[in-house]
Parts: sequence; structure tokens; C-alpha cells
Amino acid sequence: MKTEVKICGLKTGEAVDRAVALGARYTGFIFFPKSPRNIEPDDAGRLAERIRGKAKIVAVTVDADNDDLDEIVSALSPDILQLHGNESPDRVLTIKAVYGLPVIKALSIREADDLKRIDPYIGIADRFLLDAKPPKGSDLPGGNGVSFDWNLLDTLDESVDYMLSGGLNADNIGEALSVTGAKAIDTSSGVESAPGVKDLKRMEEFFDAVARAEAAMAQDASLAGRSK
Ligand SMILES: O=C(O)c1ccccc1N[C@@H]1O[C@H](COP(=O)(O)O)[C@@H](O)[C@H]1O
Repeated sequence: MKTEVKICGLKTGEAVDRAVALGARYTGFIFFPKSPRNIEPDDAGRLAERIRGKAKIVAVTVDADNDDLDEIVSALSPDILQLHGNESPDRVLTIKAVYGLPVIKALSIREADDLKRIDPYIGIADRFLLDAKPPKGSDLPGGNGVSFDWNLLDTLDESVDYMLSGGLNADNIGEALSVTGAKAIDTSSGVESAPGVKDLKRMEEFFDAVARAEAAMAQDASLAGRSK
């Protein structure tokens, strides 16, 4: 099966167009002023019009208040809201009810116990985004380019629908997919030349690496099938 790819932190028409041309199923726009990927809602709305219907448009917010959410949803008309802060299950329910949009709830993972934080959101969040915990001193809850120990996901219930995130790039995505078998992946700083600056070549290398990993996994599965 083809891995679903989300390219996050898009800020230019060139990067949005290229991400979708390369096969991104999800495009992410960051609404968090401290981030080098922060974008104004109206600018994001204009960029999203270039690819609406070709890839899902995801608004990434961090503990946003109602006024900010109203402005973002009205300017961008996102397909999905990604909640990347400390939004409680009740807050997620309220946001879903108010905007009628599916929600990806981001959770940060460092150790096995962190996976227990998924449970209260089951049946509430439509999907999870499992990211690494921010390094000490970082102002950003995501977009830090750091990975968590993918082996922790060995114990994750198969019914949990998640996107793998955190420090993914062309060099490590093959191993990440082989260890986790993730069906959906998300990257931001791993396809940049500087914080907030998407690099078209790095994006292309990322998609190439995903395709190589998929081919290798399909070959392994076929060999395993033949040896039965
Ligand atoms: O990217 C950001 O600046 C950001 C800011 C605030 C919340 C979330 C953010 N990014 C999310 O984090 C993942 C992982 O980033 P990376 O690949 O490790 O750089 C990113 O894809 C966004 O979903």
C-alpha cells in the first residue's frame, strides 16, 4: 500500500505545488507565531487554493483559542485540523463540534508510557500524529527535527490510526517505515535547507526514499510469502 505523506510547514506556492506534484496527500500550514514556519491565515488560504481537491489541507494549531480558530478556518477552509498543543479530549470534542472537521491530535512520545496518553482520545480524535518530545529549551512543540525511538510503537494497538512524525528525512525514512510499518508519515524540517525554508531537492529525495522503502518492503513480503 502506498504510504500517505504529509509535508508540513509550507509557506510558498513553489513548495506547495512541488509537494503535491511529488505525491503529498496532506499539506500542512503552521499557525504558531513562534515557529519559523508560521503563516498568516490569508496567505495560507491563497496557497491552499492552488492545490485544493488534490491534497488534504491541514491547519496546524497549538492550543489555539476560539478567535484564532475562527480566523484560520474562515481564511483557509482546511480539510483537517491538527491540534499540536495540550488540547484535552473535551477541547477536541468541542472543536470538532464547532467546526465539523476531522481532527489529528498530536502527541509527543519519549517512552512507552507516553503511548498511554492516546487512550483518552480514542473515539474522539480521528487520527493521531506521534511526534518526538521537543528538546530542552525549544520554543516549538513540533518542527524540531528530532525523532523518538520507533521501536516503542511495537506495543501500539493495531487499531490506532496514526501518522509517524518527528525528524523524518530522506536518510532515515526507510528505517522508520521498516521498523514501524507506518501507513502515514509527516515531515517538515527534514525537507528544509534552513528553518522554515522548504528545499525542493530534499522533498524529492524524501519521496524517492519512501518509494525505495516501499519497494523493499513489498519484495520482503513477497519473499516471505514464497517461503511459506
Ligand atoms: O513545524 C513547526 O514549526 C511546528 C510548530 C508548531 C507545532 C507543530 C509544528 N510542526 C509539526 O511537527 C512535525 C514534526 O516536525 P519535524 O519533521 O520534526 O521538523 C511537523 O511535521 C509538523 O506537523
